[in-house]
Amino acid sequence: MNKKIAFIGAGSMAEAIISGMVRAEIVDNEKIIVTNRSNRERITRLEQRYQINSMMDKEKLTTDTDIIILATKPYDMEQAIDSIKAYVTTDQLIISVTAGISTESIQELFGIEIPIIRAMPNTSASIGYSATALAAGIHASENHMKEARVLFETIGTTEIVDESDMHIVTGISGSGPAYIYYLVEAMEAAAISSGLDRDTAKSLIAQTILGAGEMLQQSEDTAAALREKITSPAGTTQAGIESLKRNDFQKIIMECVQAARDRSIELGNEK
Ligand SMILES: NC(=O)C1=CN([C@@H]2O[C@H](COP(=O)(O)OP(=O)(O)OC[C@H]3O[C@@H](n4cnc5c(N)ncnc54)[C@H](OP(=O)(O)O)[C@@H]3O)[C@@H](O)[C@H]2O)C=CC1
Ligand SMILES: O=C(O)[C@@H]1CCC=N1
Repeated sequence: MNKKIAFIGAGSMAEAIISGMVRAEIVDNEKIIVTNRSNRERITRLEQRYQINSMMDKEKLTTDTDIIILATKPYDMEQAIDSIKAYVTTDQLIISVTAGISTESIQELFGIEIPIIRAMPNTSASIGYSATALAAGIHASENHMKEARVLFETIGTTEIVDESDMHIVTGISGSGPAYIYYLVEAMEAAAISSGLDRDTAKSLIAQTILGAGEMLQQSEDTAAALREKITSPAGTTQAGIESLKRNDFQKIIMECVQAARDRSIELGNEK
């Protein structure tokens, strides 16, 4: 892809995407440029680590750039857009990974009818395993979406969704890795309290999650059918699952995802 790509925001999500793109060699490294609000040490570190470019001069950064990726926190979006909007034109493509903020709000902040795509990746992007959802704003064409897909496929899989579904997507796959890590913390604690050493527990749990994920991807079976295949009558799994049911596991997880979705809606209203 012969495109110049600028990242506005140089935090953990920007780095996860940059490292995936650099590894996939999708564009020449020097065509990836990163900026932030004030932390020069951080952008210099990214520049050295990935052999990309960094600069604080927003005019120079934005002019001639094909794709601008907004990767700030939601409450910093307005200031970030203010700092570049004088140099942005409608033949550029804006991609926002910021949770909650709609393409309509982003367009209002730019004040021009510009192509905007929202992307919701997750931090597994840094090893090429993101599950990224993409949603088109009203001025984004099919070609823009194709371009976004090519970019985000360098960091994992992509799904196209309606923008109205971005809140629930954020609750599932944007925040999702954190729920899995929290589950792992609990499983590790249980293993350690029964005398297993931490490294062995971590290794067994990580491979178990990886294997279960691959099974979900590769098997025709539903999650419920896969679970049932493990659950021998009166066996260990049944004992474990019954404990989860007694403790309202499904309700807890549904509330967790809904809370994240609702927070995404709030973030959009707070901007
Ligand atoms: N982390 C995750 O798992 C995911 C995050 N996201 C979304 O990605 C976005 C970024 O998250 P994350 O990377 O974790 O956040 P971080 O806090 O790690 O990074 C935010 C970055 O934004 C920069 N920034 C703030 N204000 C401005 C500004 N006015 N102009 C330019 N840059 C600015 C900060 O610069 P400085 O340090 O100089 O202030 C910093 O580099 C969030 O909106 C989040 O919703 C989406 C999917 C997953
Ligand atoms: O916690 C957050 O707000 C961001 C969005 C998805 C993952 N992290």
